[in-house]
Amino acid sequence: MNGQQHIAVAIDGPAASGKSTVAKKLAKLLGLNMVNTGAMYRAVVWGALQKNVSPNDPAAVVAMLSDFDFECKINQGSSEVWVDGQLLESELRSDAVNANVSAIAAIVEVRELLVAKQRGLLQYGSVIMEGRDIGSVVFPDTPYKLYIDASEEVRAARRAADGEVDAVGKRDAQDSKRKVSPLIVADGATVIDSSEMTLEEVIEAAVAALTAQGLDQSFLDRN
Ligand SMILES: Nc1ncnc2c1ncn2[C@@H]1O[C@H](COP(=O)(O)OP(=O)(O)O)[C@@H](O)[C@H]1O
Ligand SMILES: Nc1ccn([C@@H]2O[C@H](COP(=O)(O)OP(=O)(O)O)[C@@H](O)[C@H]2O)c(=O)n1
Repeated sequence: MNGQQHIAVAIDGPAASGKSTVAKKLAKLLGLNMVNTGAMYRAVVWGALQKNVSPNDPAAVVAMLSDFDFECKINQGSSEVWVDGQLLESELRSDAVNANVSAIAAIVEVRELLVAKQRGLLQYGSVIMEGRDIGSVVFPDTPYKLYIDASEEVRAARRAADGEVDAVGKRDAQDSKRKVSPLIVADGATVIDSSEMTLEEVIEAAVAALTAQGLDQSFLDRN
């Protein structure tokens, strides 16, 4: 439990595998705060594009960070990201953000800033946090780790059904090949391949995996 009384449940996996949908349902079921870390990387891209800073120019992005007005808070059980005093929601899912987020997420200084903020959110209560490096880097010591997967075809179809232009295969390749915090199955994580599963089946498998990992029955008894 990272030496603290609050627990962290880590969910990692590639784009559109179902991480945020599963995390939201589990957060309700287990009474945990839900944190979407992808939104934090997306917010840095949004901020850069607003300021005409190229996400592909690491030196310019790092310079921007020195006075970047960025906040991540928990509101009613879910994480919110604010840049320059503005709450960001649908802005984070634009085609321009989708196309540039993997480049910004490969910058070490961006990751250091965001990982520190992610760890800090544990002070407000137990969390279920989803992203790419939660079980491997953010909370490597938590016993509660899931890796939600699905075939590239299924994931591309899910994203298209959401009406988004998003090259999931390209983004995954970039996220898996980068030198810093690449997408991997963290030590101790249980892999759930959701390609052929309904959401209900994924939730059932996730609860079974967390129970096997030792999740306290009191979390499961809450609802
Ligand atoms: N097991 C599943 N079966 C069918 N559709 C799913 C399943 N899991 C997620 N989805 C759908 O796929 C889309 C992408 O899921 P999302 O949770 O946003 O993925 P991620 O957070 O991994 O990018 C959403 O429209 C979601 O409703
Ligand atoms: N913990 C995380 C979360 C996201 N990311 C980056 O942020 C991008 C967007 O993440 P996301 O979770 O919003 O993406 P989707 O899975 O929703 O498509 C990813 O493609 C990664 O490049 C990361 O590097 N580390």
